Amino acid sequence: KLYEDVADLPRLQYDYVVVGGGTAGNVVANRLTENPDVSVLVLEAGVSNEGVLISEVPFLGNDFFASINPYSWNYTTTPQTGLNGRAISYARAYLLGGCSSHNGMVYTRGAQDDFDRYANLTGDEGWSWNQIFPYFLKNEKWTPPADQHDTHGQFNPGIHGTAGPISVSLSGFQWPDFQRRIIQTTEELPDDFPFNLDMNSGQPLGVGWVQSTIGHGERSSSATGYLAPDFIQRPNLDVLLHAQVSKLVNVTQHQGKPSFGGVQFRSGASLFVAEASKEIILSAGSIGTPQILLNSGVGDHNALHALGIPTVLDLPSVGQNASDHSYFGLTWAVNSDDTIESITQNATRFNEASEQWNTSRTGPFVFPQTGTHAGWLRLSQDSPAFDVHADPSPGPGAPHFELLLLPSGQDLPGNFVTALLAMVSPVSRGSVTVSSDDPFADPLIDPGYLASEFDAIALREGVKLAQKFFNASAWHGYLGAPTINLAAMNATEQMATLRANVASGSHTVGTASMSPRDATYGVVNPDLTVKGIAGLRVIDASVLPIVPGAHTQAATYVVAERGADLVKQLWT
Ligand SMILES: Cc1cc2nc3c(=O)[nH]c(=O)nc-3n(C[C@H](O)[C@H](O)[C@H](O)COP(=O)(O)OP(=O)(O)OC[C@H]3O[C@@H](n4cnc5c(N)ncnc54)[C@H](O)[C@@H]3O)c2cc1C
Repeated sequence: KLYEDVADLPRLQYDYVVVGGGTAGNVVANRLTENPDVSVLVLEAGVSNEGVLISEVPFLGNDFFASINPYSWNYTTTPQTGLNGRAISYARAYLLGGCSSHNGMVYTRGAQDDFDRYANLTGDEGWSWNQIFPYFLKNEKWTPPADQHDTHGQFNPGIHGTAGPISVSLSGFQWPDFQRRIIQTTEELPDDFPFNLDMNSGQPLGVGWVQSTIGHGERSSSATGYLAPDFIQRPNLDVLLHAQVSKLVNVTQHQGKPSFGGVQFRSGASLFVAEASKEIILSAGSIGTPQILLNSGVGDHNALHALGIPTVLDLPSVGQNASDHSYFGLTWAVNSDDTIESITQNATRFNEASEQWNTSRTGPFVFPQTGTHAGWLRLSQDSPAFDVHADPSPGPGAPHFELLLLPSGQDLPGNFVTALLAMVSPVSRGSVTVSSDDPFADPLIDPGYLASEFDAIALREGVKLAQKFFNASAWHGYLGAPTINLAAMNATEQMATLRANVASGSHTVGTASMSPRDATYGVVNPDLTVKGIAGLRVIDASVLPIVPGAHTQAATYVVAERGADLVKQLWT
């Protein structure tokens, strides 16, 4: 059952307490409560996702990032050395479903090479592509698009799940002129931009149709999927909202290891403690999870000591090793009104679209304003980026770049198209740390954007690829002037422009990274138990050692699905 007020909660003792009702946390809660003899409490700091229109309507998803809003933690990064000292906005969801309730809905699994590298880095074949693949299917319910268009040749039905909780579909609204030119470009420049029927096969390289976590015209999130009415009504599952966890408390020794007996959380103005008889599971995400560990005295002893936080376990890797994607948008004016602006800048069409969505869940409002197609591309082998660093990608089948193709200029007056270029195999690493012993103070978030020279040079190389794409004759007569004329700049000016404009990819992972069981670094073992602590696991995006070359929700879902199985294996 879903609770808004701690006073209504029937008890404070459960078998499992899951911290964070986000993308991963709700998967874990759902899977563990499949056994009616097991009780689970989920503590979520944020608000309900119910009735939040900008979460439900794919087209309105961008409103989450427009300004400070009640559904976000509204973080800002530390000043980024790679971005000329800029501190930039850093979105994290503050509502049930976590980032799956407010993200861009792009559904990408990553490359086979990404997961095979996770298996190598952890020493656990269970994280390899072949062994993880069934979890992608378990998570997914392939769904026809809202406009019921013929999807033949736009995806490979053989690699998708049909019975999972999360709906995935191709776009239910079309931008025919723009889309036709993209496909034409893949035919015109097949060496650089080959058409890829399905980027979710484990072999993502090329350009293909974007798949999104949308079903029947609405966002599909871990809240709508894994906490759907059938599940949230289970008598053994309680979810408490407005419950911000401060730290883990009541330390005892268990078989020579420290163990936390309780989870302290704030509800209203008061503090409470929930107890877990079997395990506490941290699913607070790549920012929340290391913050809670550090608040609880699990982290680098010297740093904790300096802040007056008593050390429970000296685990220096907590909060370190953050990796993320950095994004840069290249935008061109276009000689067409078949772009998103035809709706966002026309009140009549906007209201019609809203009405259409309200009555039939069809029309422009089912389109997530992220992209119609994505390209997953590699640096050329003689790229100057390799002069400063060896190739950081996990293998030849994995990308260095993403090129997300969008028929919009994002808020500029007029009609535009944008190539959102992301550097998806970064060398840079950052951190999430705490600055005081106040567990409710905002953490220090340093994703390290473009901190490595390799990432900056590679991103500049990626700009050339984006320009090459739009130089194809398919775009002649359509494309106008770029809003930033990078082609007219020298290399130094281009680099300065990138550093002045790069935005967060919001795909941070690695802050509670997995490592082999006997490693002296890392935060969790390959079974996601916290090293050196009894009865504590982390199950969320923070355990991935390196950011995959993909948007990260699908990877988070499979971490959670396998994580839940690992918990079940121990306790049954
Ligand atoms: C703006 C944005 C856009 C994105 N777009 C895409 C996309 O298009 N496609 C894609 O695949 N991925 C996307 N991602 C990334 C993806 O959504 C995340 O990687 C993934 O959802 C992370 O899941 P998680 O379970 O680790 O964390 P989250 O989903 O963030 O869940 C953590 C939960 O814990 C709660 N929490 C945190 N601290 C506490 C505390 N102290 N006490 C109680 N509760 C707490 C949070 O409120 C949250 O609900 C995007 C992310 C963002 C931020």
